[in-house]
This record gives sequence, structure tokens and C-alpha cells, in this order.
Amino acid sequence: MVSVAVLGAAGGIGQPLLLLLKLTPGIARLNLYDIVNVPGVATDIAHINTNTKVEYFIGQSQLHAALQNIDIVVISAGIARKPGMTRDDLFNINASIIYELTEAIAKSCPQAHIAIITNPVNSLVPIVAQVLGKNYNPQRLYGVTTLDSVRASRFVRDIRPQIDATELQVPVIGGHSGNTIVPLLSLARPKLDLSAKDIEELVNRIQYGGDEIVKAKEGAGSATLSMAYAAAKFIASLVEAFKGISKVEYALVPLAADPQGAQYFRRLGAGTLEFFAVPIQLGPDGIQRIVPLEAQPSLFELKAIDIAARELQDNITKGTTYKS
Ligand SMILES: NC(=O)C1=CN([C@@H]2O[C@H](COP(=O)(O)OP(=O)(O)OC[C@H]3O[C@@H](n4cnc5c(N)ncnc54)[C@H](O)[C@@H]3O)[C@@H](O)[C@H]2O)C=CC1
Ligand SMILES: O=C([O-])CC(=O)C(=O)O
Repeated sequence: MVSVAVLGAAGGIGQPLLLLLKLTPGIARLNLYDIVNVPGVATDIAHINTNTKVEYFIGQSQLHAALQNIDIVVISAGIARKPGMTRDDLFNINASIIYELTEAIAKSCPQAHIAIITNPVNSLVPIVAQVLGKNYNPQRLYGVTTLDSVRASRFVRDIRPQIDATELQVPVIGGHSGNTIVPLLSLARPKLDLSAKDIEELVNRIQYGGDEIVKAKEGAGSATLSMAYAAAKFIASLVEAFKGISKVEYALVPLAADPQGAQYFRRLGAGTLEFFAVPIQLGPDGIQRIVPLEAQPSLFELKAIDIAARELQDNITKGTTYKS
């Protein structure tokens, strides 16, 4: 049975994510950590009659206690976008939060799997890798990009209502912001029959799906419910993988997790990047394998990968050169 800590538990993502994790089989313990409001959220969630034990921890003085004997740490702590902001505009505040939380993880549960939801994911995952130092295990670090493929399959259904959105798999690689998000519609399964115009419009909508929500929420934040769904899906796969039921998910991961598997994506356009969103086969120890694509992407997609890689390099450098 698995123990999960959610840092940022009382937030817009934290709350619905906890609801879904409380319903996820295989999670024995949920530790909720935040700097505000967490007692109420925890007490509420704890009344749901599944067997998962819920405990809360509030404020920095309880952070180490929150991380004791934890297998998976999910981080959604930090600020969210308002209209007119890019994810990169969140960097200064969120980088310092992630830095501090990772220092605590390195001391209290250095072997834990770490899933980063907080934006900008492209820059914060590299910060976590740096701060972990000698405890860094590239097979156990994930930037959560699941929402991009969740959106991709739903947006396809918006223009092809005969397709079952829950069955459609669209690979999305690269990173998690604007141009760095590279949906590979040509490799969707089942296969799609889309015009060049459909593809261009869908790719743009997937790349800027986050902005659609930020705009609609008019200053009250960004994706929370769809994000909670996406993160719960990713964590459920990880929990299954711990039991030996191998799962493939997409995440922004250190390519060092599987240097051999990474070669395929380096040739495809990731070049010398240290982090890239790729399909990962999850196993009991985390990333077992970086899985090559089923076929060569289209020319349009290969160009998008090149554009993504350039922008991603800047985002990664911003993270690796960050000092708190
Ligand atoms: N990876 C992805 O696909 C997505 C990422 N996000 C990102 O997730 C993050 C969280 O979003 P929301 O939950 O909507 O924000 P929110 O503002 O509703 O919640 C954030 C929570 O973090 C807590 N917090 C702040 N500083 C903390 C600290 N030092 N330690 C512990 N907790 C702390 C706050 O008290 C708050 O409860 C944002 O950075 C957002 O951009 C949002 C949607 C999708
Ligand atoms: O757009 C945002 O700021 C939140 C996010 O990452 C997303 O919804 O994909």
C-alpha cells in the first residue's frame, strides 16, 4: 500500500485532487500539507468512507512530519496565472516555493517519487533535480503534463463527435507551455482523418488550452478540476505500476532516466536537452523505460518539435541556473 503527500493540498487543484486520490485503490495514507486552510479540507475529505487514512500538516514547522514515510510527493503548491500572464511569469514566486519544499523532501523522504504540477513545469522540474543533489534519482521525477493529452483527446471529439474521447490516445511530447507543447495527432490511436486546417487549429487549441480556462475564470485562477483529473490519472498509474502492473503515461522527465530510450527522442529533435516530455513506461521503481513513438511524426510535427526544443532549452536553463 502506498503513502502519498500532497503539498499545496488546500488549493484549487489540491482539493479536487484529494477527492480523487481518496477514491483511488491502493493508497493507504494521504498526508495533506499547506500553509493555510488545510485542517478543514482534511477533516472533510476524511469523512469519505474509503480505507485511506487522512492526516493534515499546516505550516513550515510541520513540513518534515508531512513527509515521513512517503512514497509519492505531489506538489501543487504555488500561485496560478491570471489573464495576461504567461506560465513563466510565475517563475520567481513558485521557484522559491519549490526550492524550499524540495530541500525538505531531500531530508525527509529522499527516495520518494516526486510529481510536479506547479508551473512553470518546464523550469521547476530542473530546479527539483538540482536541489535533490546526491539524492537525485532521475527515474523518480515527473513534471505532470497529463492534462495536455487529456485535452487533446477531448478537443478532437469536439470536432469528431463519433469518437470516444475516453478511448482516444494522442501522444503529446515536448514541454508544458505554449509552443513547447507538441501534440502528435498523426500518431493518435485510433487513427484520425483530419485536414491540414483541422490539425493546425487543434494543435493551437491544445497548446493554448490553459489560456482558455484562465480567460474564462476572469482572474480566479487556472485549470483546477481538469488538472485534478489529469494528476489523479497519473498518480493512479504510478500506484498500479508499484504493484507490477506496468503503465505508459506522458510526463516531462529527465532523459537521464533511460539514456538508451532517450536516444530516439534526441534524434527526433530533443538534441542535448536534459528534460523532455515523453512516453514513459512506469514500473515498481518509477521510469522503467522511455518508449519510442510507434511511427515517425509528420513534417509539420517535426518542425513543431524543433521550435519546442529551442524554447524548452531556455526554460530548462532558467531552472538549472536558479539560486534561491
Ligand atoms: N501542470 C499542469 O498541467 C498545471 C499546473 N497548474 C499549476 O498548479 C499550481 C497550483 O494551482 P492552483 O491549485 O489552482 O493554485 P491555488 O492558488 O488555488 O492553490 C495553491 C495552494 O498552494 C499553497 N501554497 C502556497 N505556498 C505554499 C508553500 N510554501 N507550501 C505549501 N503550500 C503552499 C496555497 O496556500 C494554496 O492552497 C499553479 O502554479 C498552476 O499554474 C495548474 C493547472 C495545470
Ligand atoms: O494555464 C495554466 O496556467 C495552467 C496550466 O498549466 C494548464 O491549464 O495547462
